[in-house]
Amino acid sequence: MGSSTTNQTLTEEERAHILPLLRNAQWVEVVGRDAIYKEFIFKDFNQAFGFMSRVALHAEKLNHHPEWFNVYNKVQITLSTHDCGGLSQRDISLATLIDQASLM
Ligand SMILES: C[C@H](O)[C@H](O)[C@H]1CNC2=NC(N)=NC(=O)C2=N1
Repeated sequence: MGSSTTNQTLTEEERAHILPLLRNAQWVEVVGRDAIYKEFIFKDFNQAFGFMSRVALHAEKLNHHPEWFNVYNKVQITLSTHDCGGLSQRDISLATLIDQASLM
């Protein structure tokens, strides 16, 4: 999929389809901003940082980067597409990879 389609904010139709799936996976919509958020808790810092390393590799490959905050075993992630000022297909793709990376 080219950047002309992936850099557009999601349509209402796309949102109606994808947001329930994301909510099932514990992603929540950020209040007052077109973005999604999820908190990950690991056993310790080593597990958290391993997860962040896997996500970082995906982010570089996709050229799409998370806003995130880590303290010890907790990683809080917000996804939004800065280029279009809201949620795009890129955020959905990264969210899916992030969830996979959290299970490894
Ligand atoms: C120049 C570079 O391609 C852009 O700034 C990319 C990098 N990573 C990005 N990450 C996110 N989350 N949104 C963007 O719009 C974005 N744009």
